Amino acid sequence: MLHGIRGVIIDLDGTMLHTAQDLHIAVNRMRAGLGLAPLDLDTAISFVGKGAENLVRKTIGVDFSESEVELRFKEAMALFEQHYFDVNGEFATAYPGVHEGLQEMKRKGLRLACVTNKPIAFTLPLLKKTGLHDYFEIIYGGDSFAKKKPDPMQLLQVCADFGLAPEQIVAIGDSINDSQAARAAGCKVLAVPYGYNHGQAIQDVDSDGIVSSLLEAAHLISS
Ligand SMILES: O=C(O)COP(=O)(O)O
Ligand SMILES: [Mg+2]
Repeated sequence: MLHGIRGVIIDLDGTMLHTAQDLHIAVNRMRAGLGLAPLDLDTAISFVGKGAENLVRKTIGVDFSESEVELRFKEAMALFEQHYFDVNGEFATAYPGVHEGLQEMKRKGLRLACVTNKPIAFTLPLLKKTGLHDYFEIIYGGDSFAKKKPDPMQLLQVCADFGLAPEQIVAIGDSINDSQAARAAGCKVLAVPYGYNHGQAIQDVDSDGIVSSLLEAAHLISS
């Protein structure tokens, strides 16, 4: 059990929503626009988690040298944004136990925030389309502040918004970025094993526990 918890910060990609297919499609349409061959799903997904700019750089870095990546970055980013706007949410699905877990957290009186590295312009329509938006008092994207996870800036802002101490908040995520941000902020951290941790095992990530679903997390948290 995690005691003394009043708020929960939940990651989006790989934790609440399986967004791999939409991202994969957008990445490959962008690559086609640059004359590059498609990437397989696992390769594309191993680049997810550190925001859209990192995804685009890594995705074209498969073929281009570092200096070519910088030269083509603007064009690639514009293509990715165009294609991800088209496909965002089309195949995204909530993982098992997400709605049930969020409802249980609400029933327990926990304050809920969503903190993602996905740009906010993609995050808000995606949360609305999948029926998750209204669970959250606060939603911050990867471009809401100067820094994103693994920096603690977004999490510390949520602590301040809620008027809670970091140790009264648990962050739940699928990747090392969530864990490092939570530790740097002084929050507790729970990890889910089913998401996109850059192809690495979640057991290698520092956490206060691994939960199979948000519902299991909700049962572990008490005020
Ligand atoms: O867009 C990304 O990099 C993924 O974002 P998230 O896992 O922080 O939700
Ligand atoms: Mg994630």
